Amino acid sequence: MTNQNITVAGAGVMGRGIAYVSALAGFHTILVDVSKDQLESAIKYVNTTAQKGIQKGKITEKQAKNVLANLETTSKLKEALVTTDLFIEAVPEKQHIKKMLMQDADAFAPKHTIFASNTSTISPTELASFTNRPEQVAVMHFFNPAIQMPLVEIVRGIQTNDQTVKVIQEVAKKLGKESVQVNEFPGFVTSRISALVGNEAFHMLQEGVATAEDIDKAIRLGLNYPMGPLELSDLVGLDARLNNLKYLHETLGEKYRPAPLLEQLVKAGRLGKKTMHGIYKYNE
Ligand SMILES: NC(=O)c1ccc[n+]([C@@H]2O[C@H](COP(=O)([O-])OP(=O)(O)OC[C@H]3O[C@@H](n4cnc5c(N)ncnc54)[C@H](O)[C@@H]3O)[C@@H](O)[C@H]2O)c1
Repeated sequence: MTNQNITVAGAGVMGRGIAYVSALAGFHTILVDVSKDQLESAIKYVNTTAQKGIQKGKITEKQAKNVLANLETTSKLKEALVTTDLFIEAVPEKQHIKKMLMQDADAFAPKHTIFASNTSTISPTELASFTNRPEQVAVMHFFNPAIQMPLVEIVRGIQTNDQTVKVIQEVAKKLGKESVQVNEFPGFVTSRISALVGNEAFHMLQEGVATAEDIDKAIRLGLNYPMGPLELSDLVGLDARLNNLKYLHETLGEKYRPAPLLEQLVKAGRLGKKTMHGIYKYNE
């Protein structure tokens, strides 16, 4: 990458974390979202995260200042893309939203800009087909919380060129992440496993096999997972989890049909930590 400008679209659970690590790594970072409330909430998140980082000795005061200096927010996609070298989209896992965004961004971004999608399931070939630069499009899949999780899963589409993968690998490294390359297949490696385990936990809860607390505790302590599948779903967002399962159900079949309880909780607006109530209730 000749320059050092990154634009992140979507200031939600993932986009704000990706923007934070990008600004921390010294990239001039623009975070763009259609919702001004989400941008405000993302800035609060960045400030709090930087302050906590100082308190815990993870970053210096100077680094915290640099994060804020390197980060801009806007609700105007066109402005956000004028000088960008790498565009990372983290908008909801809905094909029609991603399609419209990719088409608009393709019209606004400079010719050299690489497009990376943080999709958890959708085919990079399909996303690339919404642009006139298919060789410069790939999946760059971060994990939640993006400031903490050490992996980026890179998935190339059928036309993705080597240079695009190289740039994404280099950026991931600068962000302090390890990367793996995965062949194109719905759900890649991580989302497929995570969706199945999470869905099974919703089935168990619905069947009354155990309480949510005991399902999570059993998986944490019995199987040595760092988090139980239900608490992880609250962190991921139940809507995001449902969208992933719906896409996998459509593309890979019956095994991935979302548990009715998951659908019900999403209908009730219990989306997890982001709405302070999912499987569990949260105070802050
Ligand atoms: N939540 C997770 O744990 C997780 C983990 C890895 C990957 N992902 C993937 O990351 C992507 C985003 O997921 P999320 O959980 O952060 O979603 P989210 O719902 O928390 O945030 C999405 C944001 O996108 C914004 N948005 C919607 N349309 C937009 C547009 N056209 N332009 C700009 N902003 C727009 C929304 O206002 C919202 O702030 C999805 O593809 C998801 O599959 C999520």
